[in-house]
Amino acid sequence: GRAGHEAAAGRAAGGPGVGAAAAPHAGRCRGAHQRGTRHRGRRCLSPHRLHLLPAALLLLQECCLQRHDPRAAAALQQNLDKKLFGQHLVSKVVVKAVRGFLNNTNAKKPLALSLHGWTGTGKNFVSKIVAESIYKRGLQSKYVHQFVATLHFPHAHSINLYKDQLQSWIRGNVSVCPRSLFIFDEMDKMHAGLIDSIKPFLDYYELLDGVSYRQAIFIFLSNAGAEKITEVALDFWRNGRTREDIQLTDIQNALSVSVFNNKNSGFWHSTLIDRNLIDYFIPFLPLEYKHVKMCVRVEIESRGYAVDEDIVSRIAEEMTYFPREERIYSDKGCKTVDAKLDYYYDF
Ligand SMILES: Nc1ncnc2c1ncn2[C@@H]1O[C@H](COP(=O)(O)OP(=O)(O)OP(=O)(O)O)[C@@H](O)[C@H]1O
Repeated sequence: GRAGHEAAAGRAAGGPGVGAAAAPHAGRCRGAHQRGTRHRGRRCLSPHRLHLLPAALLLLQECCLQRHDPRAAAALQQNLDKKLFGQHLVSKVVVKAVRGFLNNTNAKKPLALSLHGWTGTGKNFVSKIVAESIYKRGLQSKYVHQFVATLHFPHAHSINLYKDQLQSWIRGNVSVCPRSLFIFDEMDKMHAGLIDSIKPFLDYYELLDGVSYRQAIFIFLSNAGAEKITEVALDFWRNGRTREDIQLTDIQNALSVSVFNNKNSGFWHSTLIDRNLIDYFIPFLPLEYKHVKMCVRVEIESRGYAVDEDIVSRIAEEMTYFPREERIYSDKGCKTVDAKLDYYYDF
């Protein structure tokens, strides 16, 4: 799920840098008639400067979300129902968590979601859909910040620098827009010290140095616990039970213990879990042959071609599946489907 990395790299140019944090994005209103104060629940800053901007430019300005628009939660549900395949647990929990949080005017802590699962099962995809439900521009929004451990924090010897930069980036952006969204990809490759440095922001403080983080949303993505999730799914399959019978409780306890005990995942060192700072563990099930076919169809349609079921089956069959005997789950989920399609169509 490396989609959007370039955007992330561009936005956090030079890392979530000191300079950038010193001048975080200012939210401004759309349209001069809004007088630069509030509009549709969005906070708009620097009203005295509005007259300096041409009207056309003002129309393009994005505002920080202030009050929740109930249509956003409905859109989130619809998008997940329509676009996300084979993840009944994810849709249910994500919608509940995000809707509940956005509606809560008295949240005691920021929302922290931890998305776990096999590669290519939709973790980045879901983060993108959540971002789009809050901000129209989704991952491109100036209030949405995406970090990829190996891209933004690659050197262990620079951890202290990264810590300072990350903290001032979060502080700077939340002071400008309390409803900021931070997405951390590859959490299992993130240095424990860096995870610890985010900890204060996730806690129950009313204010930290005059800033409240209680409206912010943090989404953490990792492959940690994927084996455990697969074990549960496989157990159901071997017992002839349907995938949709899997309940959150079947996975959740095993998952939090396995993530916590896994020495290779950054979480192990950290006190995020220990201190109950993660609100929801969200398991992504491994995708089956039929889900891969659904992804292929979407990809063909998105390129403007009519769906040819022959090609759909051929591409799905080209993917590799595990366990070796039963060959049920796609090794790469729906990843690489688009690259395989290039072979069949002359673009
Ligand atoms: N469950 C799914 N339903 C629909 N499409 C999916 C699903 N899972 C993956 N895809 C498609 O495959 C692409 C790659 O998936 P994504 O990047 O979300 O995987 P990931 O779980 O983040 O993987 P990784 O752990 O490797 O980062 C998505 O952009 C989407 O097009």
